[in-house]
Amino acid sequence: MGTAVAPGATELAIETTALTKRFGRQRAVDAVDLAVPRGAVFGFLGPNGSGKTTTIRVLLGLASATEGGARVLGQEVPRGLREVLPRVGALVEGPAFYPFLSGTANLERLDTANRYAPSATRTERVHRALERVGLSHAAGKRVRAFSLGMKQRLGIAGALLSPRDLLVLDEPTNGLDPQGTREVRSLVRSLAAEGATVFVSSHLLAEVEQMCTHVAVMSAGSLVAQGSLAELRRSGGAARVRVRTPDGAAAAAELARLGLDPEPAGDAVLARFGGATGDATPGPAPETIVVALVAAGVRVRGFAVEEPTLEERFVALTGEGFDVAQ
Ligand SMILES: Nc1ncnc2c1ncn2[C@@H]1O[C@H](COP(=O)(O)OP(=O)(O)OP(=O)(O)O)[C@@H](O)[C@H]1O
Repeated sequence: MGTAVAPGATELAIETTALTKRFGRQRAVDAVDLAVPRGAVFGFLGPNGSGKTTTIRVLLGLASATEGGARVLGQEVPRGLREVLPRVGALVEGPAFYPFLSGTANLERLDTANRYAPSATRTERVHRALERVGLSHAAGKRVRAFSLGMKQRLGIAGALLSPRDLLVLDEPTNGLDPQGTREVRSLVRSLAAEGATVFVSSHLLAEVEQMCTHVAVMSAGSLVAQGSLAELRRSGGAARVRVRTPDGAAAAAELARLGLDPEPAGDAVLARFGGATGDATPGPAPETIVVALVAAGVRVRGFAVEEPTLEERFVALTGEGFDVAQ
């Protein structure tokens, strides 16, 4: 049936059309149009409660949409799920394990439940998955003795038991220490390098920025931005210059004369390229600005051109701050 989709549609690993999920009167997911290109590491970003988990649950058939549609690996959801789920590895809302069984025994049970997984190669598969997430040393321990981070990694190992075209990871670094976070990040990158599409939700902007090629931003159930990281950075408005100087007033006057829009910032003066509205009018080149400042007698201690950060961009879009701490 995979060939029944239009060729263009298969370029997307996940596609939703006006996807809506209501709980009573609340629109947890409101007319969301997601387009996740194949091969992307796609960060699904948004503050707590913005609708990420609900979207993921609908994509995996764990909840039904109120309106709108979704396709996963070219198949309509939920109709095509039976066919598509063996190709999808998922980690959603802290996986459930048997606490009195070891990590290895838990993964073996999971693998047994997959009717496409040959039993002859089970031990090897489980061993490799544990190795992949750095849990080999703890494989024999009972899961009740695992830390939250270890359970999280065991969940990812479960998603990796079979080769997958798509991995859906809901907040995979929740509860991980910095070392565990780094490991998951590099794991995600290596999975993508092997050709899988990775769809990963997070409320941590810094994390998404470090491991993703694409981002979608949710705010109160709506998708407020979507695209490659490079595209989103470009749409972030004008860059600015930061001039560190003891001659703030003179610097501001000269920057204003050049058509920039200076504002004092401690021992520096900031000025946006393209004027106060951040429009596309090209401003003077940075080197022209330095020459003009020096010619005007401004003592320049430091000069930097700063791109708007993604955080500034997303805070502007969602009206909320992101937790950027690791
Ligand atoms: N089963 C449910 N019944 C009622 N309301 C729900 C249900 N599941 C989610 N919601 C509500 O839908 C909204 C979106 O929740 P969701 O879990 O999708 O957000 P999220 O972005 O994943 O947040 P988090 O990072 O906290 O998991 C929230 O207001 C939540 O309370």
